[in-house]
Amino acid sequence: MIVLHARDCDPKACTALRAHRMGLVELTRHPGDVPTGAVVLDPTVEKALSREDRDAALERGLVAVDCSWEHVHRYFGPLRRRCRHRILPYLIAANPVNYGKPCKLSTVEALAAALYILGFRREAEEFISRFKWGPAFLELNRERLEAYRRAETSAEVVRVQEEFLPDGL
Ligand SMILES: C[S@@+](CC[C@H](N)C(=O)[O-])C[C@H]1O[C@@H](n2cnc3c(N)ncnc32)[C@H](O)[C@@H]1O
Repeated sequence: MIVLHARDCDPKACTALRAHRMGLVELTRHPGDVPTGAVVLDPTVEKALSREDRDAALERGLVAVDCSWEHVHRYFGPLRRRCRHRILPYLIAANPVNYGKPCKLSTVEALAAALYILGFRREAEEFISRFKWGPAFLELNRERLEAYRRAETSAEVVRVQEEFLPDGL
């Protein structure tokens, strides 16, 4: 797994830097280092991640972009022409900064959720359990993650998501 790091976060609270220090992810500051065809977790697009992206993630890589939420629209543009950009379906954050907020996941929550949905459940659990609040993220979202994992296509993930959306979203 690769994190493109924008250096605009608080380094003490940055989950990507912590994951890198633990040897769990590769870190780069250069968009050119992201492999062509990689699956990029991008909260600004419409197409949802699903098992259909599993081969691309395995062969080309799974990528998150660690930047501040205020600047999230700036960083994905340069990759969009050559990578598969995917949004995660409805999930709730359990990290201390955004606890309880829908869809605003930390970088490591996003990567763990992606692993889970792509069918790498054990790897997702091992990865997120390295963080104090990781197991809480899984418990809070277990039913949703299981349902998304079972969906075969992006369209099906979106259909399944409808069941979990609170009224008005
Ligand atoms: C905006 S950064 C914030 C990072 C935060 N400062 C941290 O320390 O974890 C979170 C990144 O995780 C991924 N991500 C988070 N929520 C997502 C979602 N709902 N859909 C797709 N990707 C998401 C994206 O790559 C996003 O840029």
